[in-house]
Amino acid sequence: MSSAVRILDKEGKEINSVGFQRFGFDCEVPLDVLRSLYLRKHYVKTIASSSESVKDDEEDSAATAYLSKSIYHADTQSISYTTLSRFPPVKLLPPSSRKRVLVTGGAGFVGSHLVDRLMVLGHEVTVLDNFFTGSKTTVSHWVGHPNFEMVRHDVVEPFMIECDQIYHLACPASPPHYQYNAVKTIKTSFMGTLNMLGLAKRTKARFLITSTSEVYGDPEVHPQPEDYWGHVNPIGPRACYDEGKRVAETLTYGFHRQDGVDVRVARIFNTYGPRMNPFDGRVVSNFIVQALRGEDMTVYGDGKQTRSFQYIHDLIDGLIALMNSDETRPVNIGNGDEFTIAEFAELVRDIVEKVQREDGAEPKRVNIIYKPMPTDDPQKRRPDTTRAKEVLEWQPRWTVRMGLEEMVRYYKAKMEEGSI
Ligand SMILES: O=c1ccn([C@@H]2O[C@H](COP(=O)(O)OP(=O)(O)O[C@H]3OC[C@@H](O)[C@H](O)[C@H]3O)[C@@H](O)[C@H]2O)c(=O)[nH]1
Repeated sequence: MSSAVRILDKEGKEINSVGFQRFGFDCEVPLDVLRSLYLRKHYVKTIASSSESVKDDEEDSAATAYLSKSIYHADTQSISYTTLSRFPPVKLLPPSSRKRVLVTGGAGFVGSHLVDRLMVLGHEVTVLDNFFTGSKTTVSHWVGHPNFEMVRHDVVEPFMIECDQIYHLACPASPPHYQYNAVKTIKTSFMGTLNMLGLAKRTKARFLITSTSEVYGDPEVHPQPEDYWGHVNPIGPRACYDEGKRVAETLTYGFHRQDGVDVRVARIFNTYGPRMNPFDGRVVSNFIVQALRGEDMTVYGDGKQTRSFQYIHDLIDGLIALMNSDETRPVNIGNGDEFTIAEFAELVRDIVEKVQREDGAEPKRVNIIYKPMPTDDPQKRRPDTTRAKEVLEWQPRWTVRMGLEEMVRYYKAKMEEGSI
């Protein structure tokens, strides 16, 4: 994506960097640095015939010099991976401000963006992931870096390490994925959180769990503040996730009260952005992929149910602010811009057409079709973010439109190179 594309925030101001200095922790990073990690081409070079030789470093521009290279051989449809030549630059921090951070689920969509930010900021990061829904390619640009370690591990089993902060993200999060094996999902939420809290207790690390807006179930209060207890069907198909996260929160406060573990609880509302698995069945990825392919866009139910969508960088800002704050109560992290799913389908279709036109193609208008509503699908959802504003001085900056444009460009580039 060209850096000429300007991103404007909700007040019309240009966004050049994400993050901020807060609670003594500086998490500001230029947007272009992050973009170079997720909008880079997966295949740096494509050679038409395997007999052609590939010239190496002298061909590299400054922007791609430190990126991993994969050479795509179109004739044999094969790909050769080479090792990294140089890593993206990271801040040089004195040991007193360098943190040892464990990120469970660090190879997932949210985890990988958190890892990018923490790495660029100069911290030492260990990723734990079982790669059930995460993928090694999301963080492969850091493999081999002295500040980085990736461990294939399932949090259902105990894990020991010395660390200062634990971001506990590990759990499938898309409805088709978490319902695929309901018992495993609830086991991950319960035992995974128990193991990580045990680790936090032993190491005295600060522990942040990413909980979810799904703890509010199909809410009877709108928008949802943190002190709303929720309306969850304990035996429905979504219960493995909703109740799993609810018991994970209960465990977290149990360790906090009983053992003095220093805890943070983020309740994340619907989030989207680059690296979201295009096949995970969620509405944003489904709609964009369908529109880009010229297929029908599938709205479930009558499309009157609502969701409020936040862009990934806003979420990462919120998670880092919460981790470094003193707030131990749950905090909603989400964007209040609420859409019906039918409206959202039209918005995504418009944006896909706009991007196609900007790239010189004549878009084909796709149809919006209606499919049955999944069981227990919440009818409405919007975060009340008063607490985040008061205690973290955090509010989302990205408009849904700006974030969607960037995500459409990301999926479009991936499709063109054949990696999705
Ligand atoms: O192709 C689709 C996919 C989904 N939908 C609808 O769009 C809405 C949003 O669905 P998603 O699957 O993206 O996400 P949901 O809001 O149902 O669940 C999410 O909630 C918050 C997070 O914690 C979780 O990541 C996830 O469980 C739902 O009403 C769903 O029925 C469609 O209309 N069409």
